[in-house]
Amino acid sequence: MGTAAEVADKETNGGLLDGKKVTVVFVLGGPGSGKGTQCANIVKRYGFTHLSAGDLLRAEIKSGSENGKMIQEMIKDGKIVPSEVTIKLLHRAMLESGNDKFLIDGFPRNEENRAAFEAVTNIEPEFVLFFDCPEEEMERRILGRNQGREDDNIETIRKRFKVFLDSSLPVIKYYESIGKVRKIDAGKPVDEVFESVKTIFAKYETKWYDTPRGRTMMLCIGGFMLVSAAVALALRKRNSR
Ligand SMILES: Nc1ncnc2c1ncn2[C@@H]1O[C@H](COP(=O)(O)OP(=O)(O)O)[C@@H](O)[C@H]1O
Ligand SMILES: Nc1ccn([C@H]2C[C@H](O)[C@@H](COP(=O)(O)OP(=O)(O)O)O2)c(=O)n1
Repeated sequence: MGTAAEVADKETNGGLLDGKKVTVVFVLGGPGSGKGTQCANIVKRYGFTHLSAGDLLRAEIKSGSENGKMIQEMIKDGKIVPSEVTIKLLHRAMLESGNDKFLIDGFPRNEENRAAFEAVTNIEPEFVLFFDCPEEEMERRILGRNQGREDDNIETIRKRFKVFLDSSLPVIKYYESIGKVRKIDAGKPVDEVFESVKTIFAKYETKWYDTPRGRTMMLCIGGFMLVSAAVALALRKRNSR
């Protein structure tokens, strides 16, 4: 695994994702709107790789990297970490996954995130999945989340709601203006929210032969057919003698 700095070098030297064509869906919504919960469902059913900007930043804090302290302070205060830090982490995770379909969750969270990602990666999202949820419901969910997060306290939650309204909603509005937003009523129970998600992701349904097990089965069937053909040919030759 390379450090963020090594990835930065690769960016300058080798170009992003080496020109590989990727599908990116941005997953946005207020804190506690259920982004992570639904991303887990999408991963299982549609074979995307889930990259949570928040999770990557928290892992960076844990790794004890030189940026860790700064990231920790910003998250504790409900602020948005500078784009270059988050983009390097996202880019590294994309390279390491080996997949070509990504759910980028909690990013871009402000105009700086959006513009920098586009400028650095040249990647346009297929669409933006927006979880629209009432604030009281999000607050209830976060307070019941119990993940021991330093920012899941009422004071920081209120700051995060303000940052969402002031900085993240304008990004969603921008994508709305270019017809890329798919809005979901996220105030409903998990299963109902996923029903709405499914209607949007229908075209990404993984075919059985596209799964690792499916590919192995196809190889076995192909091998079996080849062997059968060879045996039939050998028998025919012997009988014609
Ligand atoms: N539709 C839902 N109804 C009720 N609780 C939910 C729903 N979706 C998620 N939750 C719960 O709410 C909390 C926040 O959800 P999470 O997926 O972590 O949100 P986000 O990633 O948007 O911050 C979690 O404890 C999760 O189990
Ligand atoms: N693009 C991002 C995403 C998250 N962060 C920071 C700031 C956010 O308040 C925290 C937590 O984000 P995360 O997406 O994990 O969680 P919530 O949606 O707020 O519940 O991480 C960031 O600085 N930049």
